[in-house]
Amino acid sequence: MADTAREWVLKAGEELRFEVDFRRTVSVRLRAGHAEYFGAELGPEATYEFSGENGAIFSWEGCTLAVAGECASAYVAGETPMVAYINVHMALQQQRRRQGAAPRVMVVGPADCGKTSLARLLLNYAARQGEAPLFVDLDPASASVTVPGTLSATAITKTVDIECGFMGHAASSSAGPPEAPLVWHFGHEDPAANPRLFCALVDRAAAAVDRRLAADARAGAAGIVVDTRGSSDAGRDPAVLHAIEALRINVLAVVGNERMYSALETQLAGRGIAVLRLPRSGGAVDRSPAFRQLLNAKVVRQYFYGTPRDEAASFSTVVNFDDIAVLRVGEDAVAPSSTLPLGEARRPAATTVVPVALDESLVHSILAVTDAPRPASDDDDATAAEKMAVDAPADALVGIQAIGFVSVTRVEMDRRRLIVVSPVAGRLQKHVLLHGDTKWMETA
Ligand SMILES: Nc1ncnc2c1ncn2[C@@H]1O[C@H](COP(=O)(O)OP(=O)(O)OP(=O)(O)O)[C@@H](O)[C@H]1O
Repeated sequence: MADTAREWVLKAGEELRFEVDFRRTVSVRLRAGHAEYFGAELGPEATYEFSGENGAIFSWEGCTLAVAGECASAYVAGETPMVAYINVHMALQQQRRRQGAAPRVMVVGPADCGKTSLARLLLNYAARQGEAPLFVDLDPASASVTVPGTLSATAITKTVDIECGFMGHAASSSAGPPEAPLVWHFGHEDPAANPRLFCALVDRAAAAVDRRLAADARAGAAGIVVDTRGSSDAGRDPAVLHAIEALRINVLAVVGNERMYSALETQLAGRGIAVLRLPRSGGAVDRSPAFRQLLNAKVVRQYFYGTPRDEAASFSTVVNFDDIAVLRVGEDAVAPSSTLPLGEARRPAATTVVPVALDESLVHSILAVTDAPRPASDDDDATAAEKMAVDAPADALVGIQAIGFVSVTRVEMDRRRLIVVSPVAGRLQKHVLLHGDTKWMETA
């Protein structure tokens, strides 16, 4: 495509599918008619920019779009699953109007089948009708709301930002505590890396969701929409099955896999869960590991530096080794049983809290900042992390909410300090940080 704007005319029920490289930016403008991006309406005068993105602009009535910039691919598709998707939305709206039956929807299916896109569409359609559902993101591989390696719950009170997705939503709502997303640090991209910890976090998220639905009448009536990590056999996936139970799911949308649908329908029969079979969109594309890596790097960059539309300042902060405890939940590094005090059982490794050595290996790590109280100081030589790991009951740290994240840019061993990037100015006020596998290398 040439750099000058190209006009695309969509007939009713068609969508423009496009892929934009990470090194390019494409801008889209609605010239005539109505169009939407995963359920969020395009404004008539606005220009939307996309970079490193695959997506589709759909029109129920037909529209004209002007697209400027170079797409890796762009084509108009007439066959879409949108009628099936809007039928689900209408059924959910009916359920919302019946007293005491707020929908608790979970979307499952294989990788790249369009689960997040469907969740976003259902949330957007609900928001456009004045509903305020919660979006529960249980996909730590491609966290939508904050950095990868996390689970989160976000109140969707307006349609999700067309350019920045849920990240834009979280950024614009972070001013008001009731709207700020609740985030739990898992530290891995795959629930199977530590299934017990993952399930413990889902339990915490479920309890927080229940509290939120009880406290906020609008959210209580609108219910929840849960996104999950791609699973080739959700019926046997312990993370999925646990989440269905913990979040008391009553609508399960199975996208793009007949066998998975029929297995789940049989398995969940008689449990009051409506299991829906939904087609995969022909536009949902398989993303390579390299593409996902770039996508996650973009998400982390947005966390620290804001979105292109809403740039934020980030701050380089010095953190002294003696002021912090960096801990990891769930490690094999437990002492052999023979070294435990007599009569004391070994704690299961999955939720054991262990101190992390403060050394160069921390460079590029993303650390979750928590609200855990500082370990009491005494006069022995133990580091804060060691005291914390020994003193704090694991329960206090497993499932604690992340109140933010910092990225380690440098470790100065001689001066016993870390240099971190933080979206918040000033000294780090909180001192217990959680470490996981999430890394990010800042590039210019
Ligand atoms: N109709 C469509 N046209 C073009 N692109 C689409 C369409 N639907 C989804 N996509 C894109 O396809 C990719 C995969 O979709 P999505 O992220 O929704 O899948 P997913 O099942 O949630 O993936 P996973 O759980 O494996 O991360 C995304 O880049 C998304 O924007």
